[in-house]
Amino acid sequence: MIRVALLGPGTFSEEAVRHLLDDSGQQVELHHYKLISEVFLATVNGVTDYSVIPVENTIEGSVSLHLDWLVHEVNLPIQAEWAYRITMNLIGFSSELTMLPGESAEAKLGGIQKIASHPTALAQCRQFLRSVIPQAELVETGTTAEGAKLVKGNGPGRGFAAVGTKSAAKLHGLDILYEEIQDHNNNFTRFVLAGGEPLALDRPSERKTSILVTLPEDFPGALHQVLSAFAWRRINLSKIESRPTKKKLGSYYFYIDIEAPMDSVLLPAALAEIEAIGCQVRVMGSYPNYT
Ligand SMILES: O=C(O)C(=O)C[C@]1(C(=O)O)C=C[C@@H](O)C=C1
Repeated sequence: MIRVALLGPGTFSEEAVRHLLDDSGQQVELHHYKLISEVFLATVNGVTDYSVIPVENTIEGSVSLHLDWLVHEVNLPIQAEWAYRITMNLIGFSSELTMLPGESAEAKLGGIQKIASHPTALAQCRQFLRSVIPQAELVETGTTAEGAKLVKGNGPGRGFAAVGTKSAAKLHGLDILYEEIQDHNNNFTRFVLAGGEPLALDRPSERKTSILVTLPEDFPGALHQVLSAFAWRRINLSKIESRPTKKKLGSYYFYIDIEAPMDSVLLPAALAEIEAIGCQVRVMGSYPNYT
């Protein structure tokens, strides 16, 4: 039995973890939380074995708050990664839509005054919300499912809707007012499973390694040297992002995703070379990327 902490219930995190683990043959116990800090702490405190963390979205890029927690607040290695397609739905009370004959589905949304959801979810539908429901005030919630719960709690007749999953609509007895409202069809969120033990699933995967590199101060060309340590070994990088170290203004570390396992011959040599020029290297995990 594996115990998994996640944002939920009725969230995209829940859909994503079910997509990864439901047919895996593993016995899974889901522990739902409202805040990402609670998700991390459940695993840190041994209440769960793993935390499910959304880390990056096609439209919005990195989820900085979540990455920062992984880096600064906890020391949980990444044990798996996968991408899950996100389709956003406008959910609420269909009884509120003005059903004028001949009017378009969009026009019927004219009575909506407030829309609640997770900020990343609202951002993924920015163009739709601005063009179709420009009058609505956006209300940020801890998860998309919390938005749905808020709408349900307010009751019909208040012009309140949420952006979220179909499962949240079902969970809270709401209707789906409009499907597929994300601004781009190719909308994926990358999730990681962080926890103490490696987790091997019987499905196709490629190995990846994520590292944090802090450059030495006053070393011109240090980043160039870091990148060349990978380049001449022909090791592919799939992401490099700078984030503040939080120690000093202007001080940054680099978060680098590498398309190679830690136990390959070349990668440890590249990391040793980077350390030799005075960089600090922390391995965030070497893990399967499930397709
Ligand atoms: O609120 C949810 O449904 C979540 O699972 C969180 C989250 C995120 O933090 O990115 C997950 C996937 C989507 O990108 C939108 C929201």
